[in-house]
Amino acid sequence: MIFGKNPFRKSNNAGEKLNPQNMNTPVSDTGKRGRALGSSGNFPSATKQTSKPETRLPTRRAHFDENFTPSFQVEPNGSRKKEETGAEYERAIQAMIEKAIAEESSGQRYPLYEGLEDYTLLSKTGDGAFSNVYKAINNTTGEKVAIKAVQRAQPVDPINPGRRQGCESHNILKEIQLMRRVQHPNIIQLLDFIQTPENFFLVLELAEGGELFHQIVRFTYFSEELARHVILQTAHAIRYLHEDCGIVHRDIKPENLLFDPIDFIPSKIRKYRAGDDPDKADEGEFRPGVGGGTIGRIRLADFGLSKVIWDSHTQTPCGTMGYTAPEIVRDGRYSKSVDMWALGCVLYTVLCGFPPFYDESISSLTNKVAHGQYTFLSPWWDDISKGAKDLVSHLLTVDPDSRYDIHQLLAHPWITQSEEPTFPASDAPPMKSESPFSYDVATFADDEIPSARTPGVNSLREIFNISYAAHRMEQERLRKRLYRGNQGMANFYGNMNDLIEEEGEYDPATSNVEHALKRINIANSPNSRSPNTASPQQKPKKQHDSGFKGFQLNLSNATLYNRRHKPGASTGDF
Ligand SMILES: Nc1ncnc2c1ncn2[C@@H]1O[C@H](COP(=O)(O)OP(=O)(O)OP(=O)(O)O)[C@@H](O)[C@H]1O
Repeated sequence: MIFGKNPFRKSNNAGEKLNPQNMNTPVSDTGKRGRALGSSGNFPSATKQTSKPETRLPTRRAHFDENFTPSFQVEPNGSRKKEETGAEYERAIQAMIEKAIAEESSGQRYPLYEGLEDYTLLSKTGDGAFSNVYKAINNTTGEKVAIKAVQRAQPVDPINPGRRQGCESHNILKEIQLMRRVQHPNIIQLLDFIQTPENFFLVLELAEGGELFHQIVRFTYFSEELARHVILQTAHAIRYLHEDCGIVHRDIKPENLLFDPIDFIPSKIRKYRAGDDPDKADEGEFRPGVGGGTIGRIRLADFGLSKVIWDSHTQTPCGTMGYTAPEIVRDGRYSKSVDMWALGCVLYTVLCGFPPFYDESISSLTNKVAHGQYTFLSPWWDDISKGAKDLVSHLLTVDPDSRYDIHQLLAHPWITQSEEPTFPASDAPPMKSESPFSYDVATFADDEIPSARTPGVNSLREIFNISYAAHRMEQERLRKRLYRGNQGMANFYGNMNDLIEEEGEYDPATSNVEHALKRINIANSPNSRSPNTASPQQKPKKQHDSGFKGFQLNLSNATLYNRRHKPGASTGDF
């Protein structure tokens, strides 16, 4: 990892320098240049005041020479060896930057953020509620990175206090605190952190392939080999987080699984499954140890909802000073089991191309998640191996105590590819299930599509968000019930980690449901229809009444559902 001229920097509004080890404590001017993050998770103790530049775009671009061939070695990540200095180095970097800009054909110019003078933004790779993620290149080293630009919460406007926009510092600082603890080949590494009065910038390792989510949409589902490749690497990342770092991720889903791309090799022999669309895209040849479907190394991202459950240095629950009540141990286990559940949802989804839980009513969806009501829907699950189904069932087990932990997952015969027999979980659904989707689909009018994303992808994102969040809420309810009345626990979370939310305080994990609902214009109002009240024969309706607050999801264009829907197929009329 290269820091070059970009040590870990912070400046506050008054130009005060802050200690990166403790985000709130100013440090002396003597803390200077950075070093790469070690496994201890220590950041370089450097500070640099972000001053307003006169010129934002690097003027060095004018030196670009197409025919220039650098005479020194290129590192595997595309960056230059740091020891190389001088004019040749400068020219080579500029050539790389120009090439990178030329390769991003959008031609769009991106905001020239104060504080990001060391980088050139190349393209936008994602956006969140208060953040934009850009692909960028380091102007000094030529290293390609991802930069998450997060809008800071601005001071409350006394005239309009409700209109406060932006992310609260403690949320983003918590994410950074967690990310700096981790270093694993299957986890996106935080390279640098910059803050200005308006924004926080997280400089991250770039996963050039983007989201796994798009590959599911592209290929409809993955072969078992590719599904195993994805799940195994994700499981390694989770094992590291759970066992070595004492961190639970709490937001494992296909859009937070990024990947490094590999070459596509067309299939020599196409294999089709029952229920396949004849024009299903070819996933290509799978190469063991390398990958398939352009998916190479998996990289887990987004620690915005993560939590520390125990201190990795003392090997004890965080901040409890030797106080290890069974509830605490249980809490850690429950928290980890949330990740295992999510992994089960991802495995189910990559194997068949649609998520395990769905209902048009939020309360029914929550109910289905809480009771683990999912099915191996025919014909789409008919050709999937018993081992894969059995493993899914052990991950989507309702009782967290019985649910597989990460070690059980890693030892399962479907994962290890051993010949041992496998067994379903005690609450597994029957092997063949038909027509579980008895909901009515209401559609948006074309001009009501609530996002610039394609509606299919958008709808599916929301289904994931809602069903994962519903599960977390359920777990959170359980946890609170467990601790209620226990005086000793009142300060547990405060002690555990000063950046972890207090009991009863705003919990981004649970409020995610609300956020997801807002984004797709869903309200959990008494008017919401449930499958019991909706007639399966009803035709999809357009909702023109602006006052309507029912659950509206446009699934008519949902790519996966469309592709998986075979008119006249034996079952599954959804
Ligand atoms: N390191 C990276 N390399 C490539 N793309 C990335 C990287 N990090 C994030 N992205 C892209 O940006 C998107 C949003 O990133 P991230 O999930 O971290 O932001 P967020 O604001 O927390 O989003 P959300 O509101 O969806 O939780 C990702 O889904 C991905 O498409």
